[in-house]
Amino acid sequence: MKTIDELIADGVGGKRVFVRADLNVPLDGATITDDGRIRAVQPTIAKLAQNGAKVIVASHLGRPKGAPDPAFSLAPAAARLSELLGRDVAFATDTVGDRARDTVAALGDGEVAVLENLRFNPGETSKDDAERGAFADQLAQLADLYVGDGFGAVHRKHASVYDLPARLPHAAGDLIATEVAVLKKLTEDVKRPYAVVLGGAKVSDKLGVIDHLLERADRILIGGGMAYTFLAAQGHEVGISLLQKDQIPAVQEYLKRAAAKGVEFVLPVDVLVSADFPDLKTKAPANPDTVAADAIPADKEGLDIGPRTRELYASKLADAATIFWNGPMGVFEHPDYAGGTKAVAQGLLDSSAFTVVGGGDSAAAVRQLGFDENAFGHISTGGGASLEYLEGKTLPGLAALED
Ligand SMILES: Nc1ncnc2c1ncn2[C@@H]1O[C@H](COP(=O)(O)OP(=O)(O)OP(=O)(O)O)[C@@H](O)[C@H]1O
Ligand SMILES: O=C(O)[C@H](O)COP(=O)(O)O
Repeated sequence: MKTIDELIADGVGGKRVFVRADLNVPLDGATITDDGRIRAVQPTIAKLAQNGAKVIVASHLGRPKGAPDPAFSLAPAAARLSELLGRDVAFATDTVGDRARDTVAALGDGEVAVLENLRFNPGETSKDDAERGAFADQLAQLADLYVGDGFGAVHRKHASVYDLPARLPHAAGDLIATEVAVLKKLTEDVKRPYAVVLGGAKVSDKLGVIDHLLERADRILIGGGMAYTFLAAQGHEVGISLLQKDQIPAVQEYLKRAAAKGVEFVLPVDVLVSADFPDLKTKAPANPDTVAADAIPADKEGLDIGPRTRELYASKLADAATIFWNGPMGVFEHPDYAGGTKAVAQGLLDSSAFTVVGGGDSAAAVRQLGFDENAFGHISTGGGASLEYLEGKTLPGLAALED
């Protein structure tokens, strides 16, 4: 992969450089609740601007349905980027239309613009190569050079991630370079015991990594929305908890293989349940019940790991030499369900392991719960991306930068 410094050495002054970032930050209305992903890519943008490039920043935010939707606008992210850079940042209210073209045409050397959400266009995420290609052609008209630095999205075969770099001279940004260097260590000579903690809500995206981890990890701790598919696979009632029914046979197979290989699967022994998903806006008290993991009432959902599980997980992390953690243990955005995630974060810090936290929400959780992000070995901006990297999969957004 060409580095950004090599691209700069070739000359970026006066050139329009398209930076594919991952500005998919958590929002409360128009307020950014964690700006970690913007801070992570800001040095790349600043470096290009300092070297005289006309910088065009593009990203997705959330999962809009291929059409403009104000709830998913990147305007708040553009405003925050402007604060972080300490300079004006122009914002184009479309992605490839007149406003984007005009905004880019108005950029002076060393100036920065952000385009509106790439996913407002159906071509960005299309499974049809021609439709994606046509959108990439439109994006390519805006720029002379491409820098891939949206590590959180490199596992997506999307127009701006995969097709666009094939159309422009390209390089990898500093964030991607750092992420790959750290995660590579976990695929090579990992110090043991190697413990992996998996949670979160994007269950179907994440179950696949277990297949790979069974060959590498010594211990796999499961929490968050993931846990209920495992509990169901063991024959337990999970009520109205998050459940990936079609994955139950695969999970049963994982449990069998783990037992045969001596890989320890650690599942919740108790959980916090409620009949209602908590109100994340008002944060009104949720008054959950604590129940044994094999006694979840049929009309309730599990929303955090319970106190006995927190202790158990802390003990399973204490003597680890390497820990990779992806996905909150519960709905940490509500204080009544933040305890499990807090306990695991503390467990990482109390160990003397090399610790890697992966995922936009996991990283946000660590910061929102008051932990010092510098106390962890590495906080990755990629959730699904870091997991697929560890799986050894070819990631479209990295492959596209390679030649
Ligand atoms: N038991 C649960 N039921 C429902 N949602 C849950 C549960 N446990 C955790 N979550 C939710 O999971 C979400 C985070 O999951 P996600 O899989 O997106 O994490 P991530 O990998 O860190 O982030 P990303 O994939 O965005 O990089 C949080 O919003 C949290 O509220
Ligand atoms: O949050 C993430 O993991 C990345 O921004 C990718 O988002 P996606 O899962 O909606 O593609």
